[in-house]
Amino acid sequence: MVSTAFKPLKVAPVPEIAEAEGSWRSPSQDSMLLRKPSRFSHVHLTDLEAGPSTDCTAHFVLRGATMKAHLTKSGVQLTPLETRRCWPLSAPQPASIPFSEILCVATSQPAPAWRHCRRLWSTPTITHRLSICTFRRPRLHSCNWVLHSVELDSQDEDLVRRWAADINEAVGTSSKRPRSLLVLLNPFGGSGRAPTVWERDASPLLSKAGVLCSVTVTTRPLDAYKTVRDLSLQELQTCDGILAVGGDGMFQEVLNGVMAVRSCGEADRAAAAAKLRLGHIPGGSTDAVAYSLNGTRSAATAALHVALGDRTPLDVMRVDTGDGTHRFSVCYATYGYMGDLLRTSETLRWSKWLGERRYPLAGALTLLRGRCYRACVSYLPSMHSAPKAVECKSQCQLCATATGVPPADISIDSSTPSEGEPAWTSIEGEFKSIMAIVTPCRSDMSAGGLARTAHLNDGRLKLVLVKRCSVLQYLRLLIRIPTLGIDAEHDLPFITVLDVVAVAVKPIGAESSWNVDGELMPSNHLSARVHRGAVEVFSRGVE
Ligand SMILES: Nc1ncnc2c1ncn2[C@@H]1O[C@H](COP(=O)(O)OP(=O)(O)OP(=O)(O)O)[C@@H](O)[C@H]1O
Repeated sequence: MVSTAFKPLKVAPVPEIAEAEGSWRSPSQDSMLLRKPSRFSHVHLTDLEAGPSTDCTAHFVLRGATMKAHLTKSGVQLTPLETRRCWPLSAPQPASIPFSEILCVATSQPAPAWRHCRRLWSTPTITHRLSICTFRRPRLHSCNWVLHSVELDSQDEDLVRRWAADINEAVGTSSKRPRSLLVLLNPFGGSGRAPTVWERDASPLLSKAGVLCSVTVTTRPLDAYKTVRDLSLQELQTCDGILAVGGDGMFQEVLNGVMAVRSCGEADRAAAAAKLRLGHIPGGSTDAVAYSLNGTRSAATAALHVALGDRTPLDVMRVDTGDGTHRFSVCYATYGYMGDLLRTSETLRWSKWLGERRYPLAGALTLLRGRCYRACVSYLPSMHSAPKAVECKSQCQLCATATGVPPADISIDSSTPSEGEPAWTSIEGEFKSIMAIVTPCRSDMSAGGLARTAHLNDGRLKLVLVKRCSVLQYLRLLIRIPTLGIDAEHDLPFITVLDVVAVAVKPIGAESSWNVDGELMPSNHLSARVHRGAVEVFSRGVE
């Protein structure tokens, strides 16, 4: 079973983003860039990358105001030449549009309404428009990107064409953008809303960016898993990534399919699968994966991350159960309360009229039952705990510098601790709940996440042990989850939160059930281990 084909992931930072963010220059720097003769055409990316930007400055009209536009090596800078207010619109502000945030550019010939009036006394001038398709970050919820077009007008058709070609070339030569994707769509995801979400919010954006999508609609459970697992070498080599459209269940199926290829023993297929990036277009009833990756459940934002070619490594937890099977997860594995809740809600499934209401009902019944389970919990502590409770954000320093965790190139099938790792520690006792959480697990119920200080790529699991407590005490904990999460510093003595890399749980006596990403496990003897940055996803983390 040990995979020899598993290739270490090259966890590349995103230099273009860093460059883009710091790309705004002061006016003095701009004037230095203007020293060369005005010759902005034929700007090749090689020129742009080689030190100072080529001199490419032009004047355009944006919403009635004249703007000086400058093409630098990392994007387009716009500086208003006049500050007059063009009522009812506010005056355009200086702006910098990095190439890494440009979806595409297009040219057109708009027909402004005023042209008809002008015709009364003069021949109308034809305006040519350069539309730069990018996105805006709304002030109140900056993760929730909104598609936005910056429209620059000029009467010089040639100028508009050349700028469009130059920007397209700079954008198109970015190797990180996907060209072709395999899309797996669950037609029943989110009570049937997944197909609409795909057609309305995601697919148009990807076609705008010129990404070829081959869509497969699943017909039954595990269809997505099998489709990915059975991809041929040629199919794996010709696609740049796989998108799951639906809920978390769909993403986990795609993830498990990719992992199955990576440990199939065929070196070429495994190597091709290790290069694939995964994406989640949220269209399910819970979309914790997309929410944790992008900080929003917006499918358009998720599609923008895909189209722009964002990438971030993501920790994956391998869960081995006592019956010899295993699965991979990027969310959580829980035993006790959440296992009982899921089992109860499954038994309530027969009553169709309850629908989604069966979850809160099952939650209330499980809480009132107040059961605790004896178990022996063994864990392998992380060598260094996180310095303090910090949330995982875009370009997270903690993820970049995480130490004392297994490196990304460990075999995905290895579950024995490596040399130099700390020793296993065991605790035996009665637990109300045991949880191993990989990523923050954000959702509508808890926007900050179930585990707020869990990270996308720090190689650690949050092990939460809730010891025997009263129903009221447990209720107090449940009430805190939406606002504080489960791993906040707290005054609840019955909760212990540990940073670990592996955990094994052996039930003693009466048993609950393991709930891994909303699915019941066939065996209650379970071990889990995190694999740091084992897959790459289309995301740049929560901004
Ligand atoms: N065509 C299909 N018919 C029935 N089940 C499917 C189909 N395609 C996928 N599934 C299964 O449905 C499960 C749930 O799907 P998904 O996560 O996309 O939606 P969801 O609305 O979030 O679901 P839920 O909240 O009920 O888990 C997946 O784990 C998958 O196995």
